Amino acid sequence: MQHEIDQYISVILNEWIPLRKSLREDTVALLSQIAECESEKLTSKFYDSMLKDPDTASHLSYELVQVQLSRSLIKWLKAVLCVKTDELEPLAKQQYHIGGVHARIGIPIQFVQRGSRQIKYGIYQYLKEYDADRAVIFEVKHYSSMAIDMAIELMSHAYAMSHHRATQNEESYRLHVLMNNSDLEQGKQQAALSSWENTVMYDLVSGARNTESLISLSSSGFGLWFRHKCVKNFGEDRKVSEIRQLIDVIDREILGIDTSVELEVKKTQELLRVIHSNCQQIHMNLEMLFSDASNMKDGKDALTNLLNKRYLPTILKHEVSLAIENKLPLSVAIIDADYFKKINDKWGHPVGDRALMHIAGLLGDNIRSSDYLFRYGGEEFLLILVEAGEFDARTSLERIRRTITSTPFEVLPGETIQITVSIGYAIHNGHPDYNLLLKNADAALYTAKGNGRNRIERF
Ligand SMILES: Nc1nc2c(ncn2[C@@H]2O[C@H](COP(=O)(O)OP(=O)(O)OP(=O)(O)O)[C@@H](O)[C@H]2O)c(=O)[nH]1
Repeated sequence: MQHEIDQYISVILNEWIPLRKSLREDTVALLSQIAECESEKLTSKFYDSMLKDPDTASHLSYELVQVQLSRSLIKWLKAVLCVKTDELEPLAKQQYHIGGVHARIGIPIQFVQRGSRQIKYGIYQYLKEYDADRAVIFEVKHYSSMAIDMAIELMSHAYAMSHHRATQNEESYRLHVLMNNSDLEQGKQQAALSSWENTVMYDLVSGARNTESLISLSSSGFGLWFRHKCVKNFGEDRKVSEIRQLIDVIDREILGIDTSVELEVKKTQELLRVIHSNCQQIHMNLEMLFSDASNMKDGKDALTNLLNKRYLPTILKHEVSLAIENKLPLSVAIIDADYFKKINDKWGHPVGDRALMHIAGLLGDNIRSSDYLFRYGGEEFLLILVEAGEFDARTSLERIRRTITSTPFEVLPGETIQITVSIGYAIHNGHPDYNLLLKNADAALYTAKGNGRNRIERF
């Protein structure tokens, strides 16, 4: 994905950099004059056109547009019109961030394009009245249109990719479900991999290692399954690309064998070691892929039975929209176990797992049935408190914190320890981007940890 982004950016920069370099000084001066004096007016034109559409308007309350988004747009316009050549690359990268935000907020890219047309029209109007060299006026018109278009083209790419990712997720999930028995599939593929490994090992040890008998892993049954089904089923996951690299490493070793000479014992041993350890890695990645997919399938975390992150964006986006439309409060809290590593280190991972189940159980007992509880990360939980403002959120979270602290956890029969949690929470401030709530709750959690743990902090 990053590679695709970099490539797209370089295509745009190949156009933008020479264009920017070719500008005469008077053009640059006039562009910055427009940016300085007209940005606010142009920004209003942009939002006026966006707010005319009821779909978009429902996401952008008037106050919010005034306070936050207009400010960002003014900054954006100034940056696009006045960017220096050496600032172009970071500016291009920033468009990806903006496009991602638009996708999350649900502002269709065509509305942004419509708004940008208004900005360009506003610039032409300004220039109509402006008394300057015709060549400079032409250059300003041309450059400002091109620069705005290129920035929006990058944003559109980010927007499209974000949608593509969501669709791909759905697709890989659908294919996974179609794979009617994933346990059987996993067993079959692990057996195929083991069988290939055993055959190659035997051939190497027994000396029957002519090129005909040593087939590469990528052309084995497992290799075929990996290329045609695994990649399609699981998508371009990190574990999938690791498997691809491991297959390449193994195949380079196999194809590098000179079959015309007898292999030394030491060399054979080294080969066996490389093949075995890489196959073990592939087995581990396969196990994780299948287990992640089956956990993701029903949206539940296997250990705690809470929701996993799969549906978090969908649910949070929905709750943020409800809060905006109905002017309701909404809070999000991140609850993180304190010094959890020490529990694992002292009592072992299985006890750590039980401790997580213990916390999850207490959390579940202390929330309203309308709230959403997620396993957010290893020892982190996320709580969406619907229709809860400061007072309700603080009361619920304080109850949760106290309950966890005062309920001993049995590490061994008859031996208990106290578990504490730190909590950071944020209250929805009207911003349509749900990611902001997550970021703010996370920042508050960071403060809670820094202030000594076993405490609650609000962003
Ligand atoms: N048993 C178990 N441990 C987990 C799981 N997921 C994450 N962990 C562990 O949680 C621990 C988190 O450690 P840190 O991030 O250092 O945080 P901490 O020790 O809780 O310290 P603070 O958060 O700073 O209070 C690591 O040791 C992880 O291995 C899990 O599913 N089971």
